[in-house]
This record gives sequence, C-alpha cells and structure tokens, in this order.
Amino acid sequence: YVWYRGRIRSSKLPPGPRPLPLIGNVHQLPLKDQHKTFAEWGREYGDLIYLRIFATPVLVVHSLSAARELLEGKNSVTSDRPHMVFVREFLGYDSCFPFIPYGEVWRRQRKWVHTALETKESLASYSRSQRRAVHALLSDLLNEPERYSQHLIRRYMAAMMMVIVYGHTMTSKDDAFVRTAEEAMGGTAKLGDIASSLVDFLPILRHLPSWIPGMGFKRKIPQVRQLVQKTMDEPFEMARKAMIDGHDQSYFVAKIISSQSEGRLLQPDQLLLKYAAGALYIAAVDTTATTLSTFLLAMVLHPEVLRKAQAEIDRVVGGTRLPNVEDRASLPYVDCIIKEVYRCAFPFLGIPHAMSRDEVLRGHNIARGTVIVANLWAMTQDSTLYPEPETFRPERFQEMDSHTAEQADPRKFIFGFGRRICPGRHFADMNIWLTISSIIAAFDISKARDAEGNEIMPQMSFTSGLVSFPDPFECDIRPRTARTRHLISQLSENPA
Ligand code: HEM
Repeated sequence: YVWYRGRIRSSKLPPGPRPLPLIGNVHQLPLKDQHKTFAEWGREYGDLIYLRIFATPVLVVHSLSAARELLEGKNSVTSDRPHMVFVREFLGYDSCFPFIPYGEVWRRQRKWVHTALETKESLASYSRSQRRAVHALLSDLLNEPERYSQHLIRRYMAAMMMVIVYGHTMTSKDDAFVRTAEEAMGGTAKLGDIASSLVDFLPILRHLPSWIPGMGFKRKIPQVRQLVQKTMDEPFEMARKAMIDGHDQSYFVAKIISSQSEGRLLQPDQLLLKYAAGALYIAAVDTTATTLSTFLLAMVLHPEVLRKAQAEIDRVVGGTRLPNVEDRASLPYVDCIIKEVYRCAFPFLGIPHAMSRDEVLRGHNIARGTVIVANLWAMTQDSTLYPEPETFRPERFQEMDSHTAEQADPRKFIFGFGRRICPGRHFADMNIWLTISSIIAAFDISKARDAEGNEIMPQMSFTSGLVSFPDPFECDIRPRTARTRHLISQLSENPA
C-alpha cells in the first residue's frame, strides 16, 4: 500500500534527476556553480525540476514564466523561507527578515523598510547622500585608481549605507563599524560553503562535533557569530543615542523610531528594528558592489561600448557637469548598458522561498516545506530572449520592440519575486545608474599593461557563492580630460 501510495504521489511530482535512497540527489550536486547544473537539468526536464536533498523536497524553477506563475501568481503559498539553520542558528542572523518565515515578525520589519525604501518621497530623500557618496568614489578613483578594485567600491557602498541606515558619516577610511561588518560578511561568505549549508537540509548535523570530517567549519562559528552580533548592535546603539541627542533624523533608524507613538519603541520592536537595519546594510553592500565591479570589467573588455556611452553623455550634459537622475530619460544607451550589466553580473543567487502549505502547482502536488529555488541565472541566459546570451551586447535591448524590451528587462527578475521581492530594488537601481553614468562621464577605463607593456586581458568570470563577484582583474582608470579632473576635484572639495 505504501509503495502504491508512493507511486501515485511521485507520479504527480515534477520530473528531475533520479534520487538515491536516503541522500536523495545530494551526490549529483556539484560543490561550485550549482546554478549551472540546475540550468542543464532545466534543459532536460523542463521548467520545474524536482529534487530531494536528504529528506527535504526542492523545486527548482528554471524559466521566468514559471517563476512568475508560482512566486507571484501563487504568492499566498510560496512566500515562506526554509528554516536556515546555518545563518540563523549558527551565525546569529536569527531576527533578520530576509531569512525568517513569512508571518507577523517579517511583516513588521518589511513594513518599516517599505516606508523607508519603496516610496517616492523616501527615495528622493536619499539623493543628496547618494550624490555625495558618488563624488567621494570619483575622487577616490582619481587619487587611487590602482586600488579601484572591489575594495574601493565596497567601501563606497558601505559608507553610503552607514549614512542612510544609521546616520553615521565615515570620517576615516578605516571606520570601526565598517571594518566589523566587512569581517562579519567575509566570515559568513567563507563559512557558507556546501558543507555548512548541508546543515540546513539535515539539521541533525548541527549536533556533530567539529572534529568529524566536513564539520571543521564549526570551529570558526563562535568568532563569526560574535562579529555578526557586533555588526547588528554597535551602529544601532550609536544611531539610537544620536537620535535621543537630537542630531540629524533623516536616516532609517531615526525615521522609524520617530514614527512610533511618543517617538519610542517597545523593547521587542527595538530588537526587530536593530536586525532590520543590519539586514539592509548587509543586503545592499555586496550586491551593489559586485554589479559596479562587473560594469568596470565589461568596460575594460568592450571599449567601443564605453566610447558610445561617453558620446551619448557628452551630447546631453556637454562635459561641464556630471549626469543627474533628471538626465536618465535622455540617456537610453546608458540604460541599455545597465540592463546588460545586470544580466551578465548576475550578482545574487537569490534566497530560496518555501511552500507554507500543500498545494497543486501546474498540476503537481507540492508539499508544505518544499524549498523553491528560482534559478535566476538560467533566466539571464535564456537564448529565446537574449540571443547569444554569453556575449555582452547592450544593443540587444535597443533592437527589441517595446513589448519584448519590457519583458526582457532583467530588472523584472534579478530582484526576485512576489511578496519577498527585494525592497531595495529602486534604491539600488537609482544608485547604480548614478554611479555608472558618472564614471562613464568622468573616466576612461582600459586594459592594464604588464611590465613589458602588453595589455592584460581579463576574463568575464565570477566567483562562486551567495553573492558572486567578478574574479579579480586589473584595469587602467584615468580622467578623460583635464576638465573632468578639475570637475571631480571641485566636487570633492565642495560636497553637494
Ligand atoms: C543590484 C543590487 C541588488 C540585487 C540584484 C538584489 C537582489 C535581491 C534578491 C534576488 C532578493 C531575494 C528576493 C526573493 O526572495 O524573491 C533580495 C532580497 C532582499 N534585498 Fe536585495 N538586491 C539588491 C540590492 C539591495 C539593496 C540596495 C537593498 C537595501 C537597501 C536590498 C535589500 C534586500 C532585502 C532586505 C531583501 C530580503 C527581502 C525579504 O525577504 O523580504 N537589496 N534582493
């Protein structure tokens, strides 16, 4: 009877590679670049691929249409998160709303973030801080071009988020809050390999001692956990005190506290706000930094694209100032570059969703607790929307009719789906546009040369991990003219 029931059930499941007893499909998952293996399976099995990782059912969504149907159309059942033992229990991100189940606590944090990041007025209120940060980045690129790297770009993003979330202006390049956060995020990324994420699927592993092979990562957990705790606590405490002392109140933490009755938060809400603020900082820095690094890499590899964009910007702003958001509609080619960067950068593997109850999806019985992985990478490589998807070619968006261009805009999916869609998407896009258009207007970017004067040709290749960065590359960045050099120096001396 059990065999018979099992057959009936599995006949209603989507297809997928054959699992082994007990371990399921674990043996077929590579240690790196799982999204590429998922994409191969998608070509073989179709839009929905069913896997089992130990006892946990996993549904991989291969196409954009299926992702929209399931994660947007059925968002009342597909907005949960799986229980993330590793990040929540081990590393202490336990009240960070990106990782918690769908429910009241998530709703409360998400509502605060909505008012702070998703309304027109709130977005407009950050434009000054964003402009200032971009000017500081341009000045750093002018003075230390050889250190352009992810380090410089991450510091720029970190500085901006410190102001916007905590009202804290970095006064030194070695800011203590930023250093701690960098160490916490670096430690999280290093520990978050396949061995540690298996704990999410086989929670019993959490009880194994660290001397057992594969469990060595557990020895480093206390140190990273402490750093995560400090990242959440210290800037929040500083921001709260600064608010009580009556300083500038335009930052996230102050805005939320002052919007509460009597301008005070109850103790449990204080904890939630602290984690919501920490989540914003962490979610913003690496995702934006990798997008900007990929832009630089693409410009090194495609100088003709950079020249075309510079000509477009010169026609609109005339080399006398930097572009601003009001110029965006007049700079369609720059917008195409940004879309192509989003498509190729593919900064973020996404966070899995989970089913909150049993449901029939596309005729398949999908059980409560099934983990849903939207393979965003496969969507960026869909050759029916993006012919020759491995080629960086911003013109592809100009050649589409308006309906297809709308469908193919990567901003429609790289920020996720449904109720869990990235709340920072408008903020991120505005920021990325401002930064990229300013760099194009101000700098020439080309290949670095080795000691013999030969050009060093970088590769468009990426690291593996939750947030994927371009592999380190060298490039040559210099101001386009003496006039742009002067303009940047002036802007950094007289901040906007
Ligand atoms: C290029 C930049 C960015 C990309 C590609 C990106 C992408 C994503 C994706 C794919 C998700 C998961 C959505 C889902 O579960 O369906 C997400 C979630 C999230 N993002 Fe972003 N993001 C970016 C920048 C930002 C920024 C700048 C912020 C904050 C200012 C931010 C805050 C968040 C938060 C808080 C979540 C969790 C949402 C939730 O679980 O309710 N992100 N992001």
